[in-house]
Amino acid sequence: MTPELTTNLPQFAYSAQQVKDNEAIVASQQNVVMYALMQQAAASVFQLLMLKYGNCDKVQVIAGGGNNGGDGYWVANYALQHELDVSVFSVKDVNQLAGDAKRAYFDYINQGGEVVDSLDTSADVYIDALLGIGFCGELSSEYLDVINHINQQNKPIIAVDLPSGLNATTGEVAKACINANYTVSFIALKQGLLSGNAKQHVGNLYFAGLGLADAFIEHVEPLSQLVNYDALKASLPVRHINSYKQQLGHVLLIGGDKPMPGAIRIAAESCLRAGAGLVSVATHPENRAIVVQGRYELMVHAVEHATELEPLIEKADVCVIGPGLGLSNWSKTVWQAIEKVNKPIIIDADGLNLLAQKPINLAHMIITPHCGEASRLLGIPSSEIELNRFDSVSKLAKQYNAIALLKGAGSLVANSHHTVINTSGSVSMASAGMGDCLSGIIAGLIAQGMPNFEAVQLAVNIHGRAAEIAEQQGKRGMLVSDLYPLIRKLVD
Ligand SMILES: NC(=O)C1=CN([C@@H]2O[C@H](COP(=O)(O)OP(=O)(O)OC[C@H]3O[C@@H](n4cnc5c(N)ncnc54)[C@H](O)[C@@H]3O)[C@@H](O)[C@H]2O)[C@@H](O)CC1
Ligand SMILES: [K+]
Repeated sequence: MTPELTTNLPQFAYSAQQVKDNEAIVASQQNVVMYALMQQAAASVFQLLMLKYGNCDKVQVIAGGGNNGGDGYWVANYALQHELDVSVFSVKDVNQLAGDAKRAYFDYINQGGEVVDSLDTSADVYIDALLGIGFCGELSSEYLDVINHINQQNKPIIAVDLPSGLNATTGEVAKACINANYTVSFIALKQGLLSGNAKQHVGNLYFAGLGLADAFIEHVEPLSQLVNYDALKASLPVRHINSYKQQLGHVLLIGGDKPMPGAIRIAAESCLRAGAGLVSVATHPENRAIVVQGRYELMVHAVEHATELEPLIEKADVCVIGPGLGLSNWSKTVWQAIEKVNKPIIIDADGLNLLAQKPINLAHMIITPHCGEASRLLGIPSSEIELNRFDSVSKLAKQYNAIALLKGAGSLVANSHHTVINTSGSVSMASAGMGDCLSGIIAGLIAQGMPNFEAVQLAVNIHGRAAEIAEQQGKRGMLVSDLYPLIRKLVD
């Protein structure tokens, strides 16, 4: 039987422990034997091998000592059956194998399979079956050397279940981690594959449910949920042909200290492009003319004191504070104005740095940090944020009583109950101004009537999708302003 293999990922994600604790239970409920599951897992990897590298001459499987290695022996077994030139480099002595892995080893040997004790540098493709969900703690030096050696070959690699060296729950990347071109993950999606540095190692992610995926989702409460643009776009407010601007929300964006007019302009323009009816900007007096230039739809106010902001906040439905705000005396004066805001407010960029210095508690706060800003908000080094982005985003949401968006590859959005993983957009967002763009889109969607949590999710997806379309059109390195027509096209 050919197992189903798809890039359409399930909607829910789990920890390694949840998979370990429940896969045998779910399998037995469905009358499936674990060894048969191992064979099916391997069959799905072999299927992908043939699909992507069907013309390869030589394959080597690198097998560890657990059941991930067992999967590897079965990939090699199928390769043998298809008369490929295949060997297994076993990192562990056969005496150290146990259970299904040992059985898979003997089934491979009995088929005439070859096991060697070094990496075959002449192989065309490697199958990484070193470590799966059983990997925990610090990577041992033995595995570290092997992983580095494999990566150095610069050959295609297919990872079995996950790239070895990656923690399937937290997304922490060990000192060495396989750089896979493809990963085939089994039964239930592990959340650690989906965000942050992990994205660099996983390559193209395939999923093989092995006939158990639906039962698993039914049986086990997920840790996080995946959302993509297609799933969210239906919740976009409909723009009626007879609507007028007052019905589509009024956004006030505050920021743009003397040297930084660009950021607030980018945020405001994105907000217009995302469909807000009216967009006001409150900025440093010296920047008023620059911000409005060429974008005459913006209503731009020069402000010097917090009191001047009060009537502007009063008139707005949604506020954004932070893009280009700076940390000067002007910035701090303006910042004071938001202390009593009782409407949705998106705090970004330097607003987050001021928030980290003196936390405030607002009723409808949305914070949008990247890793560095998150580290200041939580008072821990940024390297620690990346060790577990899932924990980090949920801590941010709880500690600040806010909706938190942790930006970066596979952005995460959390409120006090849920964590959502963004799966749209597979291109790097690391260009100046991209973050400012995002805060404007969030505000624009909320202004039109979307609930805050959904608006943040959709904004991240629109942003990712627009960047992806730009990339497809060969516009990498394009000015952020070139993204706006794409955003508008997506929103319409
Ligand atoms: N029969 C089953 O239970 C099935 C298991 N499956 C596969 O089995 C995998 C899980 O198998 P296991 O639970 O045996 O675990 P793994 O094979 O993922 O890992 C266990 C091995 O890793 C080593 N290890 C753990 N931490 C380490 C560290 N820090 N440094 C060096 N070595 C370390 C252990 O000594 C052990 O040899 C899944 O990822 C999947 O690939 C699939 O075949 C589906 C069916
Ligand atoms: K692996």
